Amino acid sequence: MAAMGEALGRTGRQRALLVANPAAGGYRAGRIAAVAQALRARGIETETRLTAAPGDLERIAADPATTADVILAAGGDGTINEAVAGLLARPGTRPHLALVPAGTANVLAYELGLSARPARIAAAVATGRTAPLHTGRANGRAFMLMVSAGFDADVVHAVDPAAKRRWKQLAFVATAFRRGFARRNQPDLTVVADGRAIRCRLAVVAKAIHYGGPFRIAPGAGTTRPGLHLVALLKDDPWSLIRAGAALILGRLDRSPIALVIPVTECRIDAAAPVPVQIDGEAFGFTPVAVETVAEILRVVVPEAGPRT
Ligand SMILES: Nc1ncnc2c1ncn2[C@@H]1O[C@H](COP(=O)(O)OP(=O)(O)OP(=O)(O)O)[C@@H](O)[C@H]1O
Repeated sequence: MAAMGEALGRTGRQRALLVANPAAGGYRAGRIAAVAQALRARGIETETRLTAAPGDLERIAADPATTADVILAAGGDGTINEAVAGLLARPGTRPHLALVPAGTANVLAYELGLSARPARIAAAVATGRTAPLHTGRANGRAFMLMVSAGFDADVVHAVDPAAKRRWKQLAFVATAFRRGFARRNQPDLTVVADGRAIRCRLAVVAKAIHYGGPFRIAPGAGTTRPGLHLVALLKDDPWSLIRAGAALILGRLDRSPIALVIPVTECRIDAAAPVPVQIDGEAFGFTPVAVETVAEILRVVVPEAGPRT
């Protein structure tokens, strides 16, 4: 952990740039205003911006002209992913990242033990306590939670955006049932993980411990630790998916006979025909996908209690 002033070598007032995605599931203008007000009440110079389209936050975070000490990304994991990708692409000193959870799932915020309350967010930024944020890259694209190919990515590709906004995680559950019981002609996946070949039906390369919410998919992983974990599901017929879902909810997927969970440093996922891929909960084209760890480490604002493990 490091203090913000110390990391950036500043002595004056902290400057924060709060960027909100108005299209994120939990966006409320009043809450963004409350966060800005709470930051200012702590003596932090605060500028607020709204994104106008996908890619805006990534450009803002990557721009060396963005001179704030901390960028607060307000949205869900897709929004945070943009901030992460932008910060990693940025040359020179990087602002710290802080999160204002305002999405559908907010898995990174959950994993870091972050509050959604404006006063708590401002207190954490003011205290300047940070943790290292380790990330991965898939076909050149940064991710901080996971990349996956197979059934779950198929669901992410198929979910209706309007239903997602209205029904939140229930939209994924309904789409999962629809897709799970439909006849999907997905070919097997071939994963080559650190030179070891594995044949499976669904492959998640996890950076985070948690997946889709508070569910522990890879207990040995962690966004504040280096390394990746491969979670390979060997079967994806409806009954196996129900068993895997139950094991995930109970936090026992790593002990399930239909799953293999191993630490990896790099892997490649391929199939005889293109299979849907997702990154951090957003559709990301199709296989093949090459996944690696990222050497650069970002710093993310965390509360006194520290990240969940
Ligand atoms: N102004 C905007 N209009 C439309 N889409 C945007 C805008 N700004 C960002 N986006 C895109 O919105 C998508 C969804 O955002 P995000 O994932 O943060 O919200 P969510 O889907 O509600 O949350 P979660 O990822 O937690 O499920 C992201 O891919 C992001 O690039």
